Amino acid sequence: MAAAAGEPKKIIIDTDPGIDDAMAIFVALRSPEVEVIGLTTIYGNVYTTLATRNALHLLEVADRTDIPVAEGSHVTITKGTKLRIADFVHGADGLGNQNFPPPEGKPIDMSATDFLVEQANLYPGKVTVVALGPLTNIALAIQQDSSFVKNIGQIVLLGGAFAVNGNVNPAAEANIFGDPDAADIVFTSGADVLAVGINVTHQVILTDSDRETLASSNGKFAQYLLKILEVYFNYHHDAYSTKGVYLHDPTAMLAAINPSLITYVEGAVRVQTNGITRGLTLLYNKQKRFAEITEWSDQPSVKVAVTVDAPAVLKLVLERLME
Ligand SMILES: O=c1[nH]cnc2c1ncn2[C@@H]1O[C@H](CO)[C@@H](O)[C@H]1O
Repeated sequence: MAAAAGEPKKIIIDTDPGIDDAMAIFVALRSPEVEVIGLTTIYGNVYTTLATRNALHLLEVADRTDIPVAEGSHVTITKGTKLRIADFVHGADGLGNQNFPPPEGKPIDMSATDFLVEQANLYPGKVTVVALGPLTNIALAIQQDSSFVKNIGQIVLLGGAFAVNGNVNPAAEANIFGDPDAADIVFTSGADVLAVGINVTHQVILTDSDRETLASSNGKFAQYLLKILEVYFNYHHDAYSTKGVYLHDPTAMLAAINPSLITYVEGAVRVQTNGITRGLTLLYNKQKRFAEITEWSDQPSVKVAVTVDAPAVLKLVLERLME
């Protein structure tokens, strides 16, 4: 991939690290096309406090403690405290049960939402948020500042299961299930949104043999990731019949870095916020003019990824992590 012409794209990574989050963060730090201007944290794979700790730790591993970390919400947008935490996917510590020492750094004295709003105002149209967890912080930013939607460049989110089964249950993907009300706010906000769902990320698999390729690198990122990937592989071996692990977050990250790796369709997305299909994402492709007014009528269009160049994504992930 050619380096982007001109200035690198500024990105803020909203993250719940998380093993695939760690991979995505490292890929971003190794990508000359983007400049990571901050990490904001959220619950999902772990609780928010641990997400903050892990974000600080990962930046220390990468020698990038110059990048600020802003702690995000501890509750859903409806103030829900009954969170669904995927520790069975990532380990109790979120990073493969490796007992890493606590980070030395601290988060900045500003909430994730305030940081998102501040940076969008500082660089209007220039900041991309790559959202790798539930969308609470982003929805709060939309509610807090009426110009956020206009000022934020793009929101690339890993979330949704478009016309396929979810991974929490047949209806819902984990990030949307984590805060469906927040997701519906983001999808209907009018912001430039690109959703990369598991209909796409389930095509991008790091196999056992790719893991051996990674092991052949002495690079610090490759060696670090090999340790934490063990738990992620074990979970996939148990939960799926696929021989390898899904690269959810790295795929969304690379879609933000190089949009030509995916194709998308446009339409209105609504999120089911209650009942047995809570967390379901439903795209209206605007092909039919319905006789009735629907909950999708007059909603702004968003982009929903439908295909991915999986070999190219995998190659980039390996290249950048093995350098
Ligand atoms: O089975 C699962 N339940 C909950 N979370 C999962 C599962 N599989 C993967 N993820 C996590 O949720 C995001 C993608 O939906 C990714 O962050 C992934 O690590």
